[in-house]
Amino acid sequence: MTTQISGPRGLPLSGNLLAFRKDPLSFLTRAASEYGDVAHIRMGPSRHAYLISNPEYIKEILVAKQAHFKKAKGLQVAKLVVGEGILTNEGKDHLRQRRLMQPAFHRDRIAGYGDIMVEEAVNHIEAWKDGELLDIHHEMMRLTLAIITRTMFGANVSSNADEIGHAIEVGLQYISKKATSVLDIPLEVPTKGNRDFQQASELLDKTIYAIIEDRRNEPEGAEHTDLLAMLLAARDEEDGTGMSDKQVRDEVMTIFVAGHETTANTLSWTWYLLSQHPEVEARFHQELDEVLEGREPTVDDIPSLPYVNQIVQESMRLYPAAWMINREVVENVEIGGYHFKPGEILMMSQFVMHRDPRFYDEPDRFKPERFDGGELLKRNPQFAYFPFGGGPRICIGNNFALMESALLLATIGQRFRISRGENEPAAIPEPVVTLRPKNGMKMTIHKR
Ligand code: HEM
Repeated sequence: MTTQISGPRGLPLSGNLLAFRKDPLSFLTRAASEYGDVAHIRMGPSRHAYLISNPEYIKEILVAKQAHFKKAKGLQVAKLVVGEGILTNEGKDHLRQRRLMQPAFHRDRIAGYGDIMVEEAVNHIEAWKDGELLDIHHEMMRLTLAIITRTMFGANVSSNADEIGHAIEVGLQYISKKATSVLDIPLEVPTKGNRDFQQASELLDKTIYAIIEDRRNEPEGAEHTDLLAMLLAARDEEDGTGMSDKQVRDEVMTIFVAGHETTANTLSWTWYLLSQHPEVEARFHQELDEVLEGREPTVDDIPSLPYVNQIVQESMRLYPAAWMINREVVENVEIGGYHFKPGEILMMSQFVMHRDPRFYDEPDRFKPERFDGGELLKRNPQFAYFPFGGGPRICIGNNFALMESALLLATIGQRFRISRGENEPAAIPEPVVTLRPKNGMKMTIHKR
């Protein structure tokens, strides 16, 4: 039924696969602008995908008709690290785990982590020297990893935080290599990459299970306010049961994987955009100076920093860390008058949608003011802007990420200006699992 949908011409066997792999962002942007709301993309001899670029259709897929879909295969490789955590599991299992975890991410609960975020940022930038050239992306990755480690385990792990950090990095790199590699070498083959990965996994499991066991053996009344404590205390409203050790382990890993690189990317792109737009940067500094008057920010300051919040929104519009969401059809479904069959993939790209001229004037320009007062978001259809996805699988850490981004920008921006050398080439977005800056982000820091 779907054969009438047209799309970019491809090669006889591989279809559009090579063109997509070579430069996914340009390929998708062109496909949407040339073929409209639904473009047919062939990913090999018999794999049919459709790029959906209409916010109403996206809403149907992610919300109203979500039960007709499952997450597409690309994510399966993440299971090697996160097991059956909420990012990867489906159906009833997903619903139950999501219900158990939701309260831990409630805005009021996570507000308590604000102080940790600011403290970690202050510690981190203490080592920065005026005039130093740094890979800001690497710095943001280290900082967000330190924050998620402390909010997850509290004081438990400060001694082996670096070890855990390294093991997680190895795991994440392995996933992104495997996700983009043409050759799928099974984990059993003892290549160096496989061995490193297995070693890192064993270390992580050993550490995490030991922490879980310590916690379970603690006497009643021991006070912990970290995420792990919330996962261990979570009880299903319906049957009163909690999570097994394996489930807690999988959710801990899920939160590490989903919750650190995404925020680091958002911050890296934000520093880059600020460095390219001195008028925005000046207004950013002015707001920080007027509102904070030199003291450290707290969660309560965030509503008084509207421009910082607009900067984060605009940065996630132009460089959405989650640049594409895919769903595989599991049951025949109709979307916007088009019919899709089981096995077909529907692709929804935040990168494409967020730069659609139907919804954004001067779509490629960095203009945080466009989010001023929330008018734009009210005027546009809901899914013209969806950095955190939507429906039952919307990012569980969205408030965490927004709070962390605002607090880190405020803490760092108050003390440093971050510039990019005039001779540095423009930063290139590299869409791997997340949208990261290709070759990092070399920038110079200046004391303010
Ligand atoms: C700017 C930062 C972030 C962005 C752009 C982002 C984006 C997203 C998106 C688009 C999804 C939905 C994927 C889909 O439907 O296929 C998602 C899911 C998820 N995110 Fe985030 N995320 C961010 C930060 C975080 C943080 C800080 C955490 C945890 C502390 C987190 C945890 C999760 C989890 C667990 C899921 C799976 C939810 C489910 O399927 O029920 N994310 N994220």
